[in-house]
Amino acid sequence: MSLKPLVWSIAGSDNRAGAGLQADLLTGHDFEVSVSTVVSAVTAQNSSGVSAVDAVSLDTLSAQLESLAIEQTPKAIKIGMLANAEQLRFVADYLASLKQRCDVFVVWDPVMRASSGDSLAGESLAASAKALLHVVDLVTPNAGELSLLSGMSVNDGASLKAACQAMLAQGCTAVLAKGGHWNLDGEALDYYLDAQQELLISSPRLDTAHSHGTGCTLASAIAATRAKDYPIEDALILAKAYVNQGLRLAEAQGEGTGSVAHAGWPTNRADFPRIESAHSKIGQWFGIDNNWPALAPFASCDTLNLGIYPVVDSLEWIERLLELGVKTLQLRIKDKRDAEVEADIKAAIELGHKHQARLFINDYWRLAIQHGAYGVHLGQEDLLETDLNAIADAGLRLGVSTHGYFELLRAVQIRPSYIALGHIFPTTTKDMPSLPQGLARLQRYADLVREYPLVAIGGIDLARAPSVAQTGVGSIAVVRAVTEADDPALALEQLESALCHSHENGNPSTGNGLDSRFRGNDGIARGNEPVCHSPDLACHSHENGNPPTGSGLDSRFRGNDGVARGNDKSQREEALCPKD
Ligand SMILES: Cc1ncc(COP(=O)(O)OP(=O)(O)O)c(N)n1
Ligand SMILES: Cc1nc(C(=O)O)sc1CCOP(=O)(O)O
Ligand SMILES: [Mg+2]
Repeated sequence: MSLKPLVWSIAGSDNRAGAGLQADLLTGHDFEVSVSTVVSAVTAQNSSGVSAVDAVSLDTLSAQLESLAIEQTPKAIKIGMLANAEQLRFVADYLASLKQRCDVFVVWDPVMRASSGDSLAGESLAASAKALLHVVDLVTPNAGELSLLSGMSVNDGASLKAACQAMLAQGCTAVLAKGGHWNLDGEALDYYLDAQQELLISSPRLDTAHSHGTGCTLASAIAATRAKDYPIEDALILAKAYVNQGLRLAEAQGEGTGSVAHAGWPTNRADFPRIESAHSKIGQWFGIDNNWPALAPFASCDTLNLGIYPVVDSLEWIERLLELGVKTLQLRIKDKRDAEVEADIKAAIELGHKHQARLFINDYWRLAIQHGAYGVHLGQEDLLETDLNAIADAGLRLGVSTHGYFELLRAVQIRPSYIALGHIFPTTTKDMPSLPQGLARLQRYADLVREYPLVAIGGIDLARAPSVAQTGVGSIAVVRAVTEADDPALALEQLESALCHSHENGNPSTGNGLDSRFRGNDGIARGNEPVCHSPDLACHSHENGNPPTGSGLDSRFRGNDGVARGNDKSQREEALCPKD
């Protein structure tokens, strides 16, 4: 039994190892999943073209599938080249029955032609494709394949959208029409459509001839990330970033075109795509139908380090926290009419100003503007229903919730005042539709978006605060860790101290005591700023003679031997979070 999520690749062997099964294995390795392979055909090819395609028999195909299924069913399957219509129908039947036995995500890259231009499996496949379309969760054709599969000509945004709609009508759940061949304003565009949404993601077109294996790599990256439970939007973003990175690093091979590189988990912001809104030129050309805002930047919080950030639901709590010296806090009252909350919101805003604190109002953005709040906090759904320009024009700060790569990139595009990253650990405070992110993902998000104040939220308590702070976030938002503490003042002091100590001790990966978020991509320090945020609470235990322990863990959580004991409940819940 594989400990990593398992992906099957049903595809052809590419003996030059740039595409097909070989590319899928490399991609799976980079995304830290296990890949098992089912060979559909053996091809002979090099950088000048394909010289042989030898399809395996249905018996051999079946034997490979059965031998794998007996041991372990996969979380995702990537289908690449199928060599003939019989194979296609066989795989369609097999998947229909497998899907009755297990929950598996299937992505089909309908390879009909190699990037060298050689036909691999022939146009006859298109006729049999319908059976397979019914069992795949996502099909990833390029413009030519989309045209063949849909039976429609594809020559502009409108015809591409119509062809994708025709594909859904044929029974497939979602289509990603790859735009490597489109060149609009120098952008390479991918268009995604399912029954709920359409997305247009774009990246500057990378002019390289060395693109062999991009289609296989994109589809297997989607399979790998879906196997790791990333939502489809995040899988699309990660896969495109991975291919962009691979194209940027691709090198010539032999006489002709080289292959896309497989260079590890994408971490370079420049490789990550843009999510187009209906307002952008490209969005308009495509006729994208969404109401995502395009905006000027919001006012700054004047620091990357917002410190311990309590989120509370009453004026009484706001008053109490301000008196304790808290400098970043939020009033989060849920599901009441404006008239019911206005008096408390107004009073909280006045108190916030009196204490020179950064008080954010959750959800009630009109009242926040009306009464001159320091800032507003909004979730992703809220963003679509809010007049963000009114918030920006009034000079209020804006904090935005995110729960993964897609939402993070979308948040960055509206240039908010801070970005919240949640939920890191399981929480009982709020019903979350998404899965907990865990520390490893938090680290990746924090490394990707260094120019914004970052706030980690969700299930964070004193035991977890040091490891959260080690990721480089400048703030930790908490509800229960303060509101359910026996002594909220002590809890705040200890949390603030844990955050400060982790920052003072530096990020272990940088080794020189400087917070990694103050570095550029080149690792060079870009300047630093004071890391203790709440003058009244700052690093008390340190100043009072309780020096940093060296690991950032509060002494309450160590045994006599100094070894961290954690807290049992925290550790149990932590086991639920993804470790990737
Ligand atoms: C600091 C911070 N981060 C995230 C949230 C969640 O906001 P949202 O997604 O709008 O959900 P609700 O809080 O409105 O339920 C937050 N409030 N604060
Ligand atoms: C309000 C809220 N928003 C979250 C998000 O991830 O967007 S998690 C969360 C609740 C955080 O509460 P606690 O500190 O008690 O776990
Ligand atoms: Mg909200």
